[in-house]
Amino acid sequence: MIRFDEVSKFYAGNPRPALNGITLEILKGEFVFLVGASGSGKSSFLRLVLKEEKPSKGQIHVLGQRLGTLSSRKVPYFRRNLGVVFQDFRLLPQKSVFDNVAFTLQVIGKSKGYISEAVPDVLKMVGLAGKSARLPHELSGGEQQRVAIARAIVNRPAILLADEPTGNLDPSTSAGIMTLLDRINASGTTVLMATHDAGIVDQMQRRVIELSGGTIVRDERSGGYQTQAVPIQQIGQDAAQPRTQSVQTQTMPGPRLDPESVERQSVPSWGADK
Ligand SMILES: Nc1ncnc2c1ncn2[C@@H]1O[C@H](COP(=O)(O)OP(=O)(O)OP(=O)(O)O)[C@@H](O)[C@H]1O
Repeated sequence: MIRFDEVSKFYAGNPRPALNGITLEILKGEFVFLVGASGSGKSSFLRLVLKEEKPSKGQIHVLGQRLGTLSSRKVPYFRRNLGVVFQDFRLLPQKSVFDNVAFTLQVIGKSKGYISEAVPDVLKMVGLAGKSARLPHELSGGEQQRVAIARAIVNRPAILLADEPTGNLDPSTSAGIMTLLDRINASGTTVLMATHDAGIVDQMQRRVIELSGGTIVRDERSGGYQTQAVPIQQIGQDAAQPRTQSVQTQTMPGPRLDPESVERQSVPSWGADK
């Protein structure tokens, strides 16, 4: 679904690579956390998947397409298969909740009839059925992020990319957003989420890819935010040569994922036939 082969990314004026020799594959239906310190390359990774940036070296395949050979004319069509959610929501402030979500479909030429069915469906799914006439500033942060998620999935993308989607939210609101992303993933959408939120990663126990200085330092099928190898003080003759030992992740009490925090209902099979 997403494949990087020896991908490096250099930005102009920066001699250090943002990404350095990345090789990995993300399969259909996976939920993957991308973690790492600020500047480790997470957003660059997501921008390459979206073809917002080109790799300096290596090949990227997304949904069976080799991005290097995708003409700029075809990029908008390619991106219809990808939903994107950002930390700062990026809603259109003058448009209602309904119109923010409908806008995505209008841009790609969907009919009024289609829009009038699809938008209420997706707003119901994200738990905002009664708020379609509100403006973004009349919503809480968590509700605004739900609108952004509704907008990202209304066209049923095969892949949902989320860049710090809980970065502006308190722990319990974040937990509601994660419940929603989990449900979207359970319905078949591949989810790739960059985050600094240790509590969420520790609680979800999904695949974790950790970047450091643009390289992958960890890729665990199911893990927490950190697997630390810490120096331990040795007793006796080895004391001058500290060794390392894996220790259990020190899990902060994370937010609880509350299954009741979003409306329960049948979820359409987002991207299942892509
Ligand atoms: N447009 C750019 N021009 C030059 N350098 C850039 C550009 N974008 C990112 N970088 C550099 O590339 C490296 C990786 O940045 P990136 O934004 O991918 O990291 P990140 O892990 O997403 O960080 P954060 O967690 O703070 O969002 C950093 O050293 C950054 O300064």
